[in-house]
Amino acid sequence: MENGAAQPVIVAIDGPSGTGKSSTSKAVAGRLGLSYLDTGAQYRAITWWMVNNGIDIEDPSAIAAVTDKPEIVSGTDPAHPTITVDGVDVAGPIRTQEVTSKVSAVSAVPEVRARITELQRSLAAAADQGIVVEGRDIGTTVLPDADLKIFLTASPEARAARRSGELKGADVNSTREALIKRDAADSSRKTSPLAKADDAVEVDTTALTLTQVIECVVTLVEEKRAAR
Ligand SMILES: Nc1ncnc2c1ncn2[C@@H]1O[C@H](COP(=O)(O)OP(=O)(O)O)[C@@H](O)[C@H]1O
Ligand SMILES: Nc1ccn([C@H]2C[C@H](O)[C@@H](COP(=O)(O)OP(=O)(O)O)O2)c(=O)n1
Repeated sequence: MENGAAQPVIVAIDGPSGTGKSSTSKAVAGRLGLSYLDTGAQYRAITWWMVNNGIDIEDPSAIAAVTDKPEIVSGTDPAHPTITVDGVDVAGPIRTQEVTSKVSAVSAVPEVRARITELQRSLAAAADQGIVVEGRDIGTTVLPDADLKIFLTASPEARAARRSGELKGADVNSTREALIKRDAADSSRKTSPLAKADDAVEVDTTALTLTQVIECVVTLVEEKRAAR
């Protein structure tokens, strides 16, 4: 339906680390001419700022007190996603082991979630054609009225193998343990934990290629658009 196709479409993709959220979301957004937002990068960016400014990560009230200080800007072109903090490109520094090990603690602080959630909603509202937003709580909390919600899963072994491939030969067992620990922290926090929304479509990517996952999600978006 032509009118339906012209309306912005909002797609929420959630799931634990290494399930393919970023690669899938970027490709789907690129294929369909939508914007793309990596919400994990935003939580990593605020964590990077906290670490850089000597904030005690173990102290939620210290984190809450400075939550509004950094200016975090996300570029939403899927061909060239960007993330800056106070004008500094932090795309590289937010992927360090140090930030990865601290991001769950920072992102569990309610004031941090409130601030980042507001940023995410305003970026989604500004996307003329629509947007693919990936994270942990997009379908449940950030965009509960999304047109399509996907929850990606994969076995811890598959996820660890994918991540260690990226980290240039990092030990698979320690990568697997670190992933499981982060999943547990993200799933057990009080404020908007990692969870599948009741109306999300669950896709187990363990035995699928990335191309198959992308095809599956593109088909689901097209079906939603056609049904409007
Ligand atoms: N279905 C898949 N099969 C094999 N490798 C995959 C698949 N999906 C993603 N990958 C690879 O796994 C790694 C992690 O994917 P990524 O999209 O960053 O996951 P997430 O955003 O969920 O953490 C990347 O190197 C990506 O190319
Ligand atoms: N919507 C989101 C997205 C990420 N987070 C937190 C929890 C995650 O462990 C970190 C990092 O997310 P990110 O998607 O970059 O992690 P991976 O690339 O999957 O390893 O941020 C969150 O709390 N809520």
